[in-house]
Amino acid sequence: MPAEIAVSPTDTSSLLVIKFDTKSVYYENYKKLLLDLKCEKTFVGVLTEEEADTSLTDLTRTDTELFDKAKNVVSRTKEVAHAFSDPVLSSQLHAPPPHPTSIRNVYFGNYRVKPWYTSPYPEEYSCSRNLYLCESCLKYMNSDYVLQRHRMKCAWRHPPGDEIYRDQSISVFEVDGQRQPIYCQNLCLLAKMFLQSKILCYDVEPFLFYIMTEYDGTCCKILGYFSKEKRSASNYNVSCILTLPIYQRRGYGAFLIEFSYLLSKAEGKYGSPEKPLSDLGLLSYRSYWKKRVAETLLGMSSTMSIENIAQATSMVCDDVISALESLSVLKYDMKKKIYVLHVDKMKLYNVCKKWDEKHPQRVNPTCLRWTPYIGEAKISDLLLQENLLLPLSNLKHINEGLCSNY
Ligand SMILES: CC(=O)SCCNC(=O)CCNC(=O)[C@H](O)C(C)(C)COP(=O)(O)OP(=O)(O)OC[C@H]1O[C@@H](n2cnc3c(N)ncnc32)[C@H](O)[C@@H]1OP(=O)(O)O
Repeated sequence: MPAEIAVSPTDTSSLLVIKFDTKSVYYENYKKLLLDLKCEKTFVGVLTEEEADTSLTDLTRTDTELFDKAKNVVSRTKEVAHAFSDPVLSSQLHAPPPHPTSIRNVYFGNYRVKPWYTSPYPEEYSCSRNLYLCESCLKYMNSDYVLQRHRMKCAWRHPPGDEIYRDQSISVFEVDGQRQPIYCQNLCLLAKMFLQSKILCYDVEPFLFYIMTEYDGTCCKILGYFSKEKRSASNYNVSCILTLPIYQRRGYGAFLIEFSYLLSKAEGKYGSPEKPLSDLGLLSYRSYWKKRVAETLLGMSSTMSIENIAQATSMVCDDVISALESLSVLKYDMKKKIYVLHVDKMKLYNVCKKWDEKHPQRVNPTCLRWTPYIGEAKISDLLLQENLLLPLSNLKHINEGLCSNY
């Protein structure tokens, strides 16, 4: 190849400068050879030189940027796929991605309710202005006509679980998220409309749902519920709690809270609600804790410790302390340098009296028929399957089988 090679004297980096003699015949031949080589790759003899020119398909800067963008998306998808195999992360991902909702009215029984927050209903329902719910099975529909048709054939008269509590017209049903996923998902979707916090609407299997109902002569209509993890690492006795807005401020929230502590007592555990609490949740819990601790202090005669109060109430010590502070009975003794309880019985009595007047619906522990969840099956299921012989007192609640009497 005829070329003039020289070292540029001005160039401080001493680069080699190669100058081609572009007029030389060798250079022309070389150029032709290069073109032929190029043509060889692209249908030599079939395409013209112009047609075979692939310079237009060379990678541009935009192409590189698009490629990098796509690569990032793929790597993120891989992370998500990994998360799905992780039990903790997957529980947060099972729900479909949230999308904007245009639901403005929810028709529930004879009521029309305005949702407070967005709930991840499937897209075809989220885009409707009105959502119609069946009061019994909580199925959602986007037309009144469909609801009427559904009502004609919906045979549900109570939630689909075991009735574990009945006191006059008030009942509580325990529904297993694994056995009744559709009902529980429908319940969570309904609850999400009134709860700002991130609740899982589709991943219901790890939860038990306690549905409070009132019998109105024809069926048990739902008033509220709370959900509880089957196995809570942090010993939470409530995951989510809700009183349907149409029934709020009637004491049902306090009933549900009291009931959750009754279950903790039956389990022999201290319980506390899952944090963070919503504003209304905090108000309700503080009110209940205050009253419950006041009641316990009034009932105790000898000296007592925070631990004693926790045992008597099934509340965790932190919640007991919070209640003692709000009752202003926890004082610091400067001399002895210890905290002491200064109990003004009259004041505590007034707290209890006021609360009882506001909340006539109290939990009656003798009406509970329940065994704690111990695994895939409950104790009662196991006993019935295995036909084990147990003392009569233990089997009593199983045989009484309160459920499905309506
Ligand atoms: C662990 C968690 O899930 S936190 C999330 C809690 N849930 C929610 O925020 C969902 C939306 N809210 C609700 O469903 C309800 O408001 C609940 C469940 C919190 C309370 O249910 P309600 O049936 O209204 O409770 P109830 O009538 O028993 O009242 C209990 C206390 O709550 C407080 N409270 C409830 N609602 C209000 C309100 N709108 N304004 C002020 N205080 C209120 C009061 O302190 C009341 O006690 P009081 O009557 O002695 O003053």
